[in-house]
Amino acid sequence: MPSIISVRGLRKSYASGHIALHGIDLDIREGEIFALLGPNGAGKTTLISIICGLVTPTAGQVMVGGRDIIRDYKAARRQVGLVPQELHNDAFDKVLATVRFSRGLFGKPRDDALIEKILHDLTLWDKRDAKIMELSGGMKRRVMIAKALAHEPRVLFLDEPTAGVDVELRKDMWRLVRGLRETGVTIILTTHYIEEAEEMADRVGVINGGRLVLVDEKEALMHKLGTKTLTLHLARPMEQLPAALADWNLALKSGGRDLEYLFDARAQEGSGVPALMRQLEALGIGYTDLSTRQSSLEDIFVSLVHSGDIAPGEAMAGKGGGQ
Ligand SMILES: Nc1ncnc2c1ncn2[C@@H]1O[C@H](COP(=O)(O)OP(=O)(O)OP(=O)(O)O)[C@@H](O)[C@H]1O
Repeated sequence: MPSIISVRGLRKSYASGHIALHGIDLDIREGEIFALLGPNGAGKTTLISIICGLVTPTAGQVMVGGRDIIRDYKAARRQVGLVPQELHNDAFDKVLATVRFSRGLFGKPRDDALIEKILHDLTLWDKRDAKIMELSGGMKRRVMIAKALAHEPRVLFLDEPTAGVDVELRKDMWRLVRGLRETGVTIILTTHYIEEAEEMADRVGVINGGRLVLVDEKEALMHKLGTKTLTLHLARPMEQLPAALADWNLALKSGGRDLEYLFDARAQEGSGVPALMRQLEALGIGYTDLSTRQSSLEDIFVSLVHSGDIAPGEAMAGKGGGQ
């Protein structure tokens, strides 16, 4: 698949001296949904702002649809739509007028049929004469998307599209974004919600401290999610693992009170759990409780963010949790 965006050696240091991006290389494929994950301050907004021509890079090159964002700014910018986190200025504007105006900003000729279609697609047509300030939060987000689509961009950036929205609206937004992809638009979204990346993305990139620490197919990551952890709360804490258990993928945790077994839940030969239980019984190792946990993209993410660039395979052993 050809790249619609190509980023090479991209660096950004702000006037404060802070280096927000340390040499990013990234290709976005035409027609994909790419999720950019990262904690606060990782550099997500800086990266998308540079690609959208809002922030000047310190070094490196960005091409959008074959156009250089510096040398060929207008042509590159026209291909991009940006859905920011919040609408700032148009509280008193009416929906139809503000969306139509957004198209005009890019020098595109008026096209009422297109704007009507966009408003219908986003179930905003009935609200076309409402003032933005009168709309619910979900409707406002739809207006932002409509505005970003009004000039028919090939790439749509969604900055935290579902931050602070309820679960139902989030699902609704996901449906909407998938629908957009079906029309051929390439979509790049930044998100704090791992669930969102799992649900939506074709590929996932993780950025931390201004560096891309992982770019992978979501499916490949999901395959790695086959890993599970079985935790046995031991009846008697252990100081070290008996030699007889050396061949098992085991680790003592919580000061020797918990025994963790990491296994591939999809392995052809089975999980090994029954055999492990038999062996523990034979060794007289008792437990008072047990639980299993499916590793997730969140585990990979949290491990990467906390410990730098490590192989996803190792990251699977990480503990889940929020950011
Ligand atoms: N105009 C600026 N001047 C100086 N430093 C800045 C500026 N904008 C951003 N930064 C710094 O650059 C780093 C990256 O910020 P950026 O906004 O790109 O992160 P982010 O991943 O989008 O974070 P968030 O998830 O909180 O939006 C942060 O340390 C931030 O403080």
